[in-house]
Amino acid sequence: MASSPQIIVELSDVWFGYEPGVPALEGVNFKIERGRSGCIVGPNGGGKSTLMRLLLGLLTPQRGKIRVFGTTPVAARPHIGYMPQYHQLDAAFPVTVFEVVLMGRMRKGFWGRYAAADREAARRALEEMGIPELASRSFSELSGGQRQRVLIARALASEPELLLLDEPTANIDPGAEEQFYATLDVLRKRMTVLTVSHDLGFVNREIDLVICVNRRVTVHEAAAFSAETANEVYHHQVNLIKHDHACFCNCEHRRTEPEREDAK
Ligand SMILES: Nc1ncnc2c1ncn2[C@@H]1O[C@H](COP(=O)(O)OP(=O)(O)OP(=O)(O)O)[C@@H](O)[C@H]1O
Repeated sequence: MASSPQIIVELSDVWFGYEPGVPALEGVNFKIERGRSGCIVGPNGGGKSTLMRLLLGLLTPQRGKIRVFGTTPVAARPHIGYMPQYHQLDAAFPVTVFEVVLMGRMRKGFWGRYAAADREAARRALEEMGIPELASRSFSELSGGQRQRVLIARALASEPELLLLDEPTANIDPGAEEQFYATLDVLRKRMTVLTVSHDLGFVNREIDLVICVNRRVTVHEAAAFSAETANEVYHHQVNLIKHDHACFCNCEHRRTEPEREDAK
């Protein structure tokens, strides 16, 4: 599959707009090497979800080139796990947790039955997320935090090398959020994880890169990302606050409690 396996994602002069003459993303250039993970941040309407859709091959750039594992996003899709935004899912859909996770094994042109290997991968993913006991429960009965874990399990069932999470901490309580951070620390050791987050507190020292999206894209080493850089991206003052992770910037918030977490 991969002609250049050390580069997981590479975008060269990528332009995309939903309407002619109105770019949602313009002149995007960056690459992510194997072993590195990043957080995608930026204001509302900045183009974060659009960037995710381009990486998944759901949208095609009007100009420029995207390579994922050295091939096209569509060809790379079997190696990409994706968790969409919470509100894009119909929680009332009458399926069990196990069925939801099995959907992660669906392949293009797949109409038959799942193989034993598919069921095994789904079981492993549920175990990894610490929720094997939920397998036969109805998805609609679960709490927000449980649903979030099920949806990450679904993304993991495809045994991805690249995991894309679109606002995974939206709509979950602080306890579930902390569990999520711990899970993410484990996953990042074996795959590239790109996470869209509105919460600049999400950017912690475990994350390698901060990918700032506001029509244009700039990529920063997380360790060097500062409040000034964030202000430039958001075009207004934002506070860089941690939860109980250390603050990534060299400011007085380092290892202190948050006063305000809103980065919008
Ligand atoms: N399907 C669509 N049709 C037309 N315009 C769209 C569509 N989806 C997004 N846009 C526009 O493209 C721009 C980027 O939107 P996008 O959803 O990628 O931003 P975002 O950073 O993910 O925003 P948010 O943080 O609010 O989720 C916005 O101006 C948005 O209005």
